[in-house]
Amino acid sequence: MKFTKVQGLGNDFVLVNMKEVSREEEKNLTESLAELAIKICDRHFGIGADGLVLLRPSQKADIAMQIINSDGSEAEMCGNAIRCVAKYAYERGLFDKTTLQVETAAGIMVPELIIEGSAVAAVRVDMGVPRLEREQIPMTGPAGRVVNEPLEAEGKVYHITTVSMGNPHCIIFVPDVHAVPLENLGPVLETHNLFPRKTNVEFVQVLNDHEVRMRVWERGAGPTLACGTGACATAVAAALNGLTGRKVRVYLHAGPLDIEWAGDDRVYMTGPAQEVFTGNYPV
Ligand SMILES: N[C@H](CCC[C@H](N)C(=O)O)C(=O)O
Repeated sequence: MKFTKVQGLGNDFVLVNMKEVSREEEKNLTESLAELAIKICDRHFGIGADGLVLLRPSQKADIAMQIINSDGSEAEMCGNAIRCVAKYAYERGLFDKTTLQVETAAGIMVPELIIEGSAVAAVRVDMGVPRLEREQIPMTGPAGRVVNEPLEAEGKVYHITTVSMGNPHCIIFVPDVHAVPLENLGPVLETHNLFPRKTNVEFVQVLNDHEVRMRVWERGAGPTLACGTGACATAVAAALNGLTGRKVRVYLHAGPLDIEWAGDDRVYMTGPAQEVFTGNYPV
């Protein structure tokens, strides 16, 4: 089965265009999507990635994107992956346009390729409107938004702000992101009973009114180097808490994502996308 390894700021994915999977290969794909993703994403026994991204034909958009985390769970949306999908589609001439409609489980997202010369310099994605009501995250508890609310975990109280970009995010502002015990606090919050569909967890250090630094523990993938939907949720949360304006540069391990929560209430994310290699995975 042909695949393309891609990454956005080090958040890496195995991309499979289902149109390129032969009937014979499809027949041999006997395991579930979850099992396939776990095998393919394994960094010792498989290709190695934070997730598996499947491209399929769409009735509603130019193409459909399905995201399976490395633990086999399906996610509604993935910001770093959609930038890579847009670049992949453009470079293979799948569409003769630089703005695509991509169907996802979080709705139709619109990546626009920023071309410099003949190369894709970056991708700007309309990530839609953030969902802020508790039941939209989803979270249990009384109706309303969750902004700077106390939450007890591991004997300590954290102040959380929750935002959905189609997938759930729990954002905690801290004085120093590098001092956060990500490996033990991440999974505790990811699986906290307040979140019936679990949650991504972002720790954020505010640098000034337009720059923040973020580390992430992803739902279904653990510590990743970057999270696009997480960066969008972080910018919204920072603005909601009055810590930044609505244009925020979110610094991640390998570089920044530029996020704007625009006047139309939609969130726009701009960042890089890279193809690493192509290959054939035996099925
Ligand atoms: N683990 C996430 C999906 C991938 C999101 C992230 N990699 C991004 O770039 O947005 C979830 O289960 O919601």
